[in-house]
Amino acid sequence: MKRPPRVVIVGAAGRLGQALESRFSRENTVTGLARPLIDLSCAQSIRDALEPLDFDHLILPAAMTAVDLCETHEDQAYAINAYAPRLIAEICGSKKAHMTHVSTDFVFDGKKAGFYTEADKPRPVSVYGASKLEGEEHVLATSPHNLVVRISWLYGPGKPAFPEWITGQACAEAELWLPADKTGSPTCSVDTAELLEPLIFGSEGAPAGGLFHLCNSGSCTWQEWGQACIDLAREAGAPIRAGRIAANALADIAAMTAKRPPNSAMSNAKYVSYTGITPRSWEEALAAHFATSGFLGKSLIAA
Ligand SMILES: NC(=O)C1=CN([C@@H]2O[C@H](COP(=O)(O)OP(=O)(O)OC[C@H]3O[C@@H](n4cnc5c(N)ncnc54)[C@H](OP(=O)(O)O)[C@@H]3O)[C@@H](O)[C@H]2O)C=CC1
Ligand SMILES: Cc1cn([C@H]2C[C@H](O)[C@@H](COP(=O)(O)OP(=O)(O)O[C@H]3O[C@@H](C)C(=O)[C@@H](O)[C@H]3O)O2)c(=O)[nH]c1=O
Repeated sequence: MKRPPRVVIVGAAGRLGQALESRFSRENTVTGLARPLIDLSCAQSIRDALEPLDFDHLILPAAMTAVDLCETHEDQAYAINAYAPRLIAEICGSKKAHMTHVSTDFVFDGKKAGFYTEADKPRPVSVYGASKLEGEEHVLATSPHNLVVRISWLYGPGKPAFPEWITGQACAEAELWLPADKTGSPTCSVDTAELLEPLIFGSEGAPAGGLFHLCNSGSCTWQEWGQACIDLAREAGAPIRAGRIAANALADIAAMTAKRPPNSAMSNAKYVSYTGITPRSWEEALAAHFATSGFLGKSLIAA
């Protein structure tokens, strides 16, 4: 009998890492690594954790994701987001293992009108975006058979994100504002993990290589995303005080010291053409999240 593929997930405790471990454990032998077993800012720690392992695929969702913190901790951001992926790609190469690296819509400057494709030139406007782009380049330069998937505006059941944050705000405050000048494609971690499977295992068993955009279909502004969240929360019985969320501008949010792309909506056309699968819309995925993730109880406790 053929043995199941052996998959290593580096960053298994994160938002996406949890969804990946849960999904890929169904049909594969999964080893999930997280701190303190592996520290991506230390090359020796990466070697000590990965070199003893035998595996066929490695997925790297771990990253320094605090966008504003990256601006003031540039060396750390590059160590984790650019140099660690390079070393991990080299180790995968030495083991003849396929690597999937997870990247971001923040590699774009956000000036394009419409959906970004894989052919659009990245021009990051933050240290986070630039360090992630360098990570992508190292992984694909090490082997063109490696896979880089860019995802965006991620949320999911394992760890609170924007939907939980805005629900908490809407329970506490009657008046809320969110930027109407920032557009993107909200994406659920559960969907990302499910959609990744056919790329990694392919129809003939050969993993995809190169760059793919992978998000829930469609796009919205931050204001529209927030409104959809609180409407779903209200339907689910949360004590929402806010009604319509008013529009403000990204520049009004003083805490956001890093620049963000005004538009980073991404096209799934390459993914759809490769797999024949169309990711469900961001609205459907968000409704499923509110229906299933048990967020309501946690939000009520937090509010
Ligand atoms: N969140 C988002 O909206 C988006 C994310 N992405 C990309 O998707 C991927 C997954 O994001 P997400 O799941 O939200 O991220 P999380 O922040 O939830 O998870 C990242 C994980 O990386 C781990 N990590 C950070 N620094 C180190 C380190 N020095 N050594 C070892 N592990 C470390 C964290 O560990 P610990 O738990 O110990 O802190 C955490 O578990 C990332 O590559 C991110 O760049 C792309 C677009 C949108
Ligand atoms: C929208 C908003 C958020 N916040 C807070 C909520 C949250 O704690 C913090 C940052 O919000 P977000 O995480 O939603 O925003 P942001 O850091 O821009 O999220 C990004 O993360 C990286 C990793 C990516 O790759 C991107 O795709 C994107 O999802 O700012 C405000 O204080 N005011 C606001 O109006």
